[in-house]
Amino acid sequence: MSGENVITVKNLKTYFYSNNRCNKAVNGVSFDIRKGRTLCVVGESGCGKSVTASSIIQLLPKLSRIEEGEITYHSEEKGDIVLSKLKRNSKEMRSFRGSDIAMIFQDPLTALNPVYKVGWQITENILQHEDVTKQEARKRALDLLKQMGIPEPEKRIDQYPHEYSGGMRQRAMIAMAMSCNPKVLLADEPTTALDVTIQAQIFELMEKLKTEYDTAILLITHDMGVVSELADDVIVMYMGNVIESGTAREVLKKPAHPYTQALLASIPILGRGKDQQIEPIRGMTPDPYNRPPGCQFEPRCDFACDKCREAMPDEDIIEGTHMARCYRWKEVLNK
Ligand SMILES: Nc1ncnc2c1ncn2[C@@H]1O[C@H](COP(=O)(O)OP(=O)(O)OP(=O)(O)O)[C@@H](O)[C@H]1O
Repeated sequence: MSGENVITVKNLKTYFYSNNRCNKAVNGVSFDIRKGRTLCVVGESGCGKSVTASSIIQLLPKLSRIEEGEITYHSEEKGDIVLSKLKRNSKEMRSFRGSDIAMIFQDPLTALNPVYKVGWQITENILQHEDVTKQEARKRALDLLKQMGIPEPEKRIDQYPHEYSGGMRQRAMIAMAMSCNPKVLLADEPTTALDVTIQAQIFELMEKLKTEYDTAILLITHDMGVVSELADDVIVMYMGNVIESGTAREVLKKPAHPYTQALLASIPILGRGKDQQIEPIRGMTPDPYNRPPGCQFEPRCDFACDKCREAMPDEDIIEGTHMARCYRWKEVLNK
């Protein structure tokens, strides 16, 4: 049924270590990804969106590790699997990657190997995870390339990634991600480098996956226009924390955290016309190695008071599933 949790993330902490210093890139994050819904993750550059998504399938850079917390995959066939307990390169972890849980990246060459033909890579992915013949897998690869709108798929299937244009490579990567009908699709800024027409086609495909196959989608994006169009649920991240979350309607219509309000005011939204007022968020994100002791947004916040300088606020429920971590959310809402 749509809406059931497919992934539960509880108190996830993923840290980077270098030169005897520790960057708490993800610092106690909790959220659910639900069947047949798109969860959008938003926040300024460096707030921990990518590291959060990569932690789910442990495609993490070498210097980082999951320090604490639990990531559980609720599979209908396999039961509950605590992904965060699996070793990052274990056979079990690899069996989930690319089949049950797929990830698409900003840079398609992260997922496509330049030395193998595109069709071969998609076919291999299918063969690795499913009990089908080579011919069946190749036929599916061809169908996927067609579905993605790749021109001359019969010819393209036997070409190398460098023979594709940037937009085509992106589609090929998405074809690969979708080749095993994943239950969860993690999409990290999947269309940033593409022109708007192709962007729209890719989002349409993601919508189709969600409605036809009940796929649970996590989408990282900077584009609030995309959020307002595609998101069912939203989490807003700041300095490795989720500072506001809820359904898209709750968060976008009634932002309760000063940071969310500032973020929404700082980004032009397509379709809102030329008259919209855009105000950059004042100040800079703090140095991750020299964090403020209390609320991480306090140095930039117009609502900051003494309490905010002492401790990070706990999660407060505003209404329904709407949550914010701000001592003064009532005043923020009434601003
Ligand atoms: N490979 C890496 N080595 C060291 N630190 C890293 C690495 N990748 C990310 N970080 C650090 O982890 C923190 C979170 O980064 P992350 O990439 O998740 O942010 P983000 O919100 O996805 O940003 P963007 O929108 O720019 O992609 C940042 O402080 C960043 O500097």
